[in-house]
Amino acid sequence: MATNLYSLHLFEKIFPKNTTQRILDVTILFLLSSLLVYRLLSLQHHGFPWFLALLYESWFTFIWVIVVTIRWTPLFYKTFPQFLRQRVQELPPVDMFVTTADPVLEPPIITVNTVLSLMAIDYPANKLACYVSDDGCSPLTFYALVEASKFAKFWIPFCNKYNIQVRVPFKYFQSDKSVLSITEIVDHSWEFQQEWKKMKEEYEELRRNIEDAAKKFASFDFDLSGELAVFSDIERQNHPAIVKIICENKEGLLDDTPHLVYISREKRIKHPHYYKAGAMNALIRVSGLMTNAPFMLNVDCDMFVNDPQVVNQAMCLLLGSKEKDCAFVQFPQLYHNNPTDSLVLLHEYVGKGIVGIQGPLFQGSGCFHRRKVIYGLWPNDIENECARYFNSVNGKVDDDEILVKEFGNSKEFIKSVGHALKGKTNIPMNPSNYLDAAHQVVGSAYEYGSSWGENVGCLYGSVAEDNLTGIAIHKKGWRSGYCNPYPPGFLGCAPSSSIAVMIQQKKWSTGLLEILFSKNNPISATLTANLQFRQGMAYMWIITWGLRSIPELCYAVLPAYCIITNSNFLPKFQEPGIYIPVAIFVMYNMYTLFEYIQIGFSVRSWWVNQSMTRIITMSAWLFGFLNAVLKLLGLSETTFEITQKDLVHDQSTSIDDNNIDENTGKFTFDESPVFMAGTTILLVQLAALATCLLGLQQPPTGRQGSGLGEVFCSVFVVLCFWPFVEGLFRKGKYGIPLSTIYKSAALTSLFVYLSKKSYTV
Ligand SMILES: O=c1ccn([C@@H]2O[C@H](COP(=O)(O)OP(=O)(O)O[C@H]3O[C@H](CO)[C@@H](O)[C@H](O)[C@H]3O)[C@@H](O)[C@H]2O)c(=O)[nH]1
Ligand SMILES: [Mn+2]
Repeated sequence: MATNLYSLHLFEKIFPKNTTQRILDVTILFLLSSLLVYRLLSLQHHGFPWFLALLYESWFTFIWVIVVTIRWTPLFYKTFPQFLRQRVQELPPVDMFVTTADPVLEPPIITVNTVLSLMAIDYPANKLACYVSDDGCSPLTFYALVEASKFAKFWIPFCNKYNIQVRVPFKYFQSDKSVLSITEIVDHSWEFQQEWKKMKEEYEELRRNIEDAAKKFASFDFDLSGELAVFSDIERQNHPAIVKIICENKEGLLDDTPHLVYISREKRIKHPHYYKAGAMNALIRVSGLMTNAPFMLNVDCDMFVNDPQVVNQAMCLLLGSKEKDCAFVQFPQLYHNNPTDSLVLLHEYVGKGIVGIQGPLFQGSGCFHRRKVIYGLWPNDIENECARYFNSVNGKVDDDEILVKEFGNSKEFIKSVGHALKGKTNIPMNPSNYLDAAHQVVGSAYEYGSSWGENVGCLYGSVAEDNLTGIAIHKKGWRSGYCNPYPPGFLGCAPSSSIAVMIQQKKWSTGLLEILFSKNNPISATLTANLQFRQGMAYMWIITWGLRSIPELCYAVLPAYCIITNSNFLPKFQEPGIYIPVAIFVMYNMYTLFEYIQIGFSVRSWWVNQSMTRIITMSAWLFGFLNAVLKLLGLSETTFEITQKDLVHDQSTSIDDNNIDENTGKFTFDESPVFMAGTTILLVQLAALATCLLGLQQPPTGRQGSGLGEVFCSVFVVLCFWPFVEGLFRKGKYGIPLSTIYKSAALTSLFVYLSKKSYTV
């Protein structure tokens, strides 16, 4: 019988055939190498630009080698959640975390929707607990959650009764027609329609209440009495801990609402709080005390559950494979407001390949972790039953001191750690019994002298704490699993304005570079620990984003430099050498275009993403790089800038014209220096092209002058920066601010002056 059950596989690994892709990848690599050889051989007949081009192209070739390596063996998983209940007698508990940090940038109605979608997951309610960390320490967020918990009492039974597929209310009620159409009308008759209407009214009321409260809050008219009294006189960055249990499933009923706990960890100005990583660690400890589930799911406040089967899906991998092979299960970051976001394509481009090496990277949201792994265990700790912590004779914790040193000084928490390490699950527990201990473990000084942020929990030292934590896990030799079901398990909110995109990309590139300069960098993790070589390459590919801005920027201004100085970096059209760069250009673009079309995207989205990638690399990543350098020199601290989350697709905002055109990708600008980079690159090209058109170029100094190749490249850069061309002529938020244009014009003049000077010397 047992073997029979075991033969029901919970997942299947599928290695797609990728021969064509390999051939194309290698062909491009061959062309790139040929170009380098050609340049080297003809170096002495050419000038300085030729040498510069050789340098940059060597870098691009290096990056391409990495790309080819990590794309070599793609993999995806197919899961069979329908077998789960037969294979596993008792489903394991899961603690679910939501982080929020600012009620203005992250409106509470968004967090509320995410929390409701989690609480309504199709999984035994007594096995789920939802913990919300509020770094904003906002009474508004707390109030919204309390209101949401009242709504949840109706919402969850409604979802269960009618087996609702989309359990995030805002999306479910977005359009009357789509919901009341086809199957549900037929299936659920009059009774369903009545209940549906009632639920919709309830949700509307919830939304109105939260909106009214937000208005009162903004005008300092919010009543802080009763439960909310703890929030009076609170300073956001300097306040005691607040932990409140909003819902408690005291009897451990299968169909009650799961526990819902609100946490605002203590903040003191003199103590660093480590942004999201710090919040995650507070959540890990409080949940350890209260429910101590062996698995933890974490999502950002804007990332809701889109398929109520997500936990079952993840369990297929977590329970169906050896522990060592699945430290965590990552779901892709997909967006409900921008399905063709470049991040989505990142998975197609290199993500599938990484899944086939040591497993996907931890992406911060939509990820199921094993508690033991997050507590810093190595795969061989599992094999020897955590011998380093436990006495081999009686199996008890050998000496509390070891644990206290690592996990901090809380008796109750240490006890829970002991249980977690041994794989014991003691539920049901009543969270309310642990309120005092919970306040203690979220104290701002709790982590002092312990290993939190170093070896335990989410790691500190980078604003891309997700990648940092992920690499520390892979470095120990763990593998990770990827779950990419249809419909998508989670959907988040892509930043809808280009300003928000720039801030986010800048933050990422800084955070990723911080990893390169940390002790967890992929090079040492490969050489001295168990990070696989190709996985190390994958991490290198991603964490060097910031560095890539420099060669790319230089390469983009090279054609302009050549035109201005009447020199060349490309072979002339009559030379056979020209075929190599032309072939690379044509092949690369056709290839990426083909990849887009293959996954169902349009030619337009291909071009928009190509051009956005160029813009982001040369502006946001450049500033991310500069930030990281300043931090390295000790001149500034990096901060986690929170991405603005928009309500555009919530019915609470009317979708007016402005919102629509923002979402179709119209570029917005502000005075940030990030936009100065793009504007300058554009103006430099325009200056060069004007020089050429007006015949103002210098006569070529002995060697060949610039030609069609340089002009073509310069025009191509202008096309990539087309949103900036439009920005030059637009007004308001769609136009580049005049001050930015002036500064960029000054920089451009300087560039032209220095270029001319350099070439005459
Ligand atoms: O001091 C802070 C700052 C942020 N957050 C939360 O962290 C999450 C992510 O912040 P967001 O501004 O949305 O970051 P993004 O750049 O959009 O997020 C991606 O990149 C981050 C790393 O840079 C990861 O932490 C995220 O999980 C990942 O989705 C949000 O829920 C925030 O509320 C906190 O809890 N405390
Ligand atoms: Mn986000």
